[in-house]
Amino acid sequence: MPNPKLVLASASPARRRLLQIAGIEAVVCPSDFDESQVNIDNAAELVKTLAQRKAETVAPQFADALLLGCDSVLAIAGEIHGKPADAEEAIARWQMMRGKVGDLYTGHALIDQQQGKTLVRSQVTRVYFANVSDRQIEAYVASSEPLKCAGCFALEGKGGLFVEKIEGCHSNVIGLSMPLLRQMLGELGYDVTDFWQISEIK
Ligand SMILES: Nc1nc2c(ncn2[C@H]2C[C@H](O)[C@@H](COP(=O)(O)OP(=O)(O)OP(=O)(O)O)O2)c(=O)[nH]1
Repeated sequence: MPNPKLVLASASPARRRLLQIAGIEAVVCPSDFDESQVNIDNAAELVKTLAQRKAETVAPQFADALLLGCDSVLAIAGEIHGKPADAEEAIARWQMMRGKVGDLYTGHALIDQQQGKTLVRSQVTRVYFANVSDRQIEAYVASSEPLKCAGCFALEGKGGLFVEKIEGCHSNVIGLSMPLLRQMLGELGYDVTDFWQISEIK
């Protein structure tokens, strides 16, 4: 049985890029799942549920495919945050986050429609934020980068200047834990190298 087609049920350019640079061929089909339908106050359970719902929403369009859904949030100071609504919220978020430690959770759902199996896992990475100045916060938010990110920063972008260190998986912060994806594919009986684009192998 040939490997199933991998479908990324996400609009996230960061997730798409992570798969692309790892040479993993995927069809991209964002879900239109309304995340506000889900109200769970545990970060790990929230991201697992949302990741699964996103993958399930797209699955009917791709018979026999392998659907990958993801969701990321930042848990900090007792609250769970997704993407900031606007620049004002992003500024307030950074004024709260600076100098603190937060946990970036990403949920991963893999639905294997050939085998009729679903795996859902979450991964957490601890993030230590720098004690940035108001001027740095305003300049960073004005760049618009943080507005596209749960956690209000892009680790591999300008936001990396304002993260002192992380403890745990780097790609998990960006939105898709690549080692966890390898493990989950393995649990389903696949080798991640089998998903390398043919052009990568030559
Ligand atoms: N480039 C980058 N993006 C990040 C980072 N941290 C979080 N993000 C992005 C990845 C996701 O696009 C977004 C998390 O929001 P969601 O999990 O709801 O995904 P999003 O709404 O973007 O797309 P989706 O719901 O999957 O269609 O934040 C980072 O360090 N770097």
